[in-house]
Amino acid sequence: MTKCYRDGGDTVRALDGIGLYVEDGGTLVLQGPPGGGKSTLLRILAGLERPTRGSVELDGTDLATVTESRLARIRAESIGLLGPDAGLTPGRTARQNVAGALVPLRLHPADRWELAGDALEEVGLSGHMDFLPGELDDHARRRTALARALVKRPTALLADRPTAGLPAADRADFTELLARLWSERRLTCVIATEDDALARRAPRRATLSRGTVTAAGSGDPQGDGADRPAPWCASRSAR
Ligand SMILES: Nc1ncnc2c1ncn2[C@@H]1O[C@H](COP(=O)(O)OP(=O)(O)OP(=O)(O)O)[C@@H](O)[C@H]1O
Repeated sequence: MTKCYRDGGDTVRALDGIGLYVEDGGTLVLQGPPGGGKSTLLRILAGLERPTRGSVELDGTDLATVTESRLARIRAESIGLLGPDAGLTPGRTARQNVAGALVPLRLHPADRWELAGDALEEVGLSGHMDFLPGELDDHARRRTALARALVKRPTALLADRPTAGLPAADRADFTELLARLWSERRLTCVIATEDDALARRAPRRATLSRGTVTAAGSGDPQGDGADRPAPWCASRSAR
């Protein structure tokens, strides 16, 4: 898959012929230098942008070619998004913020409320459901955003720098939470991060540089398997 942008008279190849496969329940961490293409890849996987060439299949549907209305539906139902800042609505409690993600799914308000409570409990915030974002610390706000991303039980969770800017102890806690979700709940995740401790926990990781995958392997703590060719990855540079 390739993604080009026009920059004045120039063409920027943000992604240059990459191929990646994430199995159901798998987790892939993307690392690499600034400008390597991580955010572009996440935006395309999220259906926020389309590739210039190639396909992006989610559960057999090609996000590159579906209609806009179907794409909007897939985003609302099947994709959980998590950014580097929580992005919560200020005047609404944690529970209202999480329940809001279920509005497009047309559930009964009582069901939305109950599911939002369950999701907040799952991220350890059962005692903070009625707090406004401004009354929560950054770590609690990120966990609320995680609950909001997960409450609809998405097919995939896509996270861009989810631990960026957190103090070390909170970063470690948030990493534990994510690792628990992908191992116990078999959540399918693609995560872009500069956080090596988080990357090392992931079953698979790939390095994106200048729009190509320059290394791919397992992310176990010993680094065993890292930087070796991986069957789930194909890139111009790896061919
Ligand atoms: N909308 C855009 N218009 C023009 N160029 C863009 C656009 N979005 C991204 N790019 C370019 O595409 C390349 C990849 O950018 P991208 O943000 O995906 O990298 P990244 O690995 O996420 O970097 P960072 O960690 O700095 O966010 C860069 O050269 C960037 O300048």
